Amino acid sequence: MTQPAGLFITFEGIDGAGKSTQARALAAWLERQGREVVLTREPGGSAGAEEIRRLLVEGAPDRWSGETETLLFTAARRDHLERVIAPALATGKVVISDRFADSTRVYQGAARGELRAFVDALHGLAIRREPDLTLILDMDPEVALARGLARRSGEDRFEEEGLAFQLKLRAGFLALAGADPARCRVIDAGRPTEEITADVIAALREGLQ
Ligand SMILES: Nc1ncnc2c1ncn2[C@@H]1O[C@H](COP(=O)(O)OP(=O)(O)OP(=O)(O)O)[C@@H](O)[C@H]1O
Ligand SMILES: Cc1cn([C@H]2C[C@H](O)[C@@H](COP(=O)(O)O)O2)c(=O)[nH]c1=O
Repeated sequence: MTQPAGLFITFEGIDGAGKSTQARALAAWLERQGREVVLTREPGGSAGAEEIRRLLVEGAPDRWSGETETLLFTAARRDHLERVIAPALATGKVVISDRFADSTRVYQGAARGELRAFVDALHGLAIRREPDLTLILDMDPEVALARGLARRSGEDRFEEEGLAFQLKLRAGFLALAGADPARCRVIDAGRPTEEITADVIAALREGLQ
């Protein structure tokens, strides 16, 4: 049997938009279609990147400068790409990642300071890979924050930053989608889970045609 082509799909959006929920739902649907799926996340997704994740998400919001934070996210991504994403794609699997480089573009590049040129330069040196399809889950940050507050562990230094920060992030993700419409689809995430999943599957079908 011929091996299917690998497919790299990412979910992006503000904190609490439902990325993990939709990534799991899409993985289950793809498996029912007979595809082998690797469901992964950033920061993290490989053993080394999970170690770097702990450095990133724990501690005070000002623990790292924007530049250091960008270097750490990029180092984690390089390990994730080398050890998990690229090998899976090379063997015909579908890789679904809960966040990837767009999160760095938006969180470090726009919302935490004007570091976009630094972020892009590092991406060009160390990553040089874009997803085949990016699903941007878009919703009102107040609703997303309320979802997050209901389940928060208190360990995530990014979620400490409140509504104004989430509004900047939302605008950043929408701007990215506008700049790369061939890769990115914006999906209204302020609806029941099943409706969002139906749109995610439709976006994938449309993106593959
Ligand atoms: N469509 C939905 N309607 C209501 N609640 C939802 C919906 N989707 C997800 N949730 C709930 O909202 C919370 C956040 O969802 P989830 O973890 O999938 O979001 P996330 O975008 O991955 O979050 P984070 O960025 O913080 O990791 C969870 O408690 C989840 O059960
Ligand atoms: C990949 C990536 C992530 N972040 C931020 C976004 C989140 O607030 C935290 C942890 O991610 P999770 O979705 O809650 O698991 O990290 C970031 O600032 N830059 C990035 O590149």
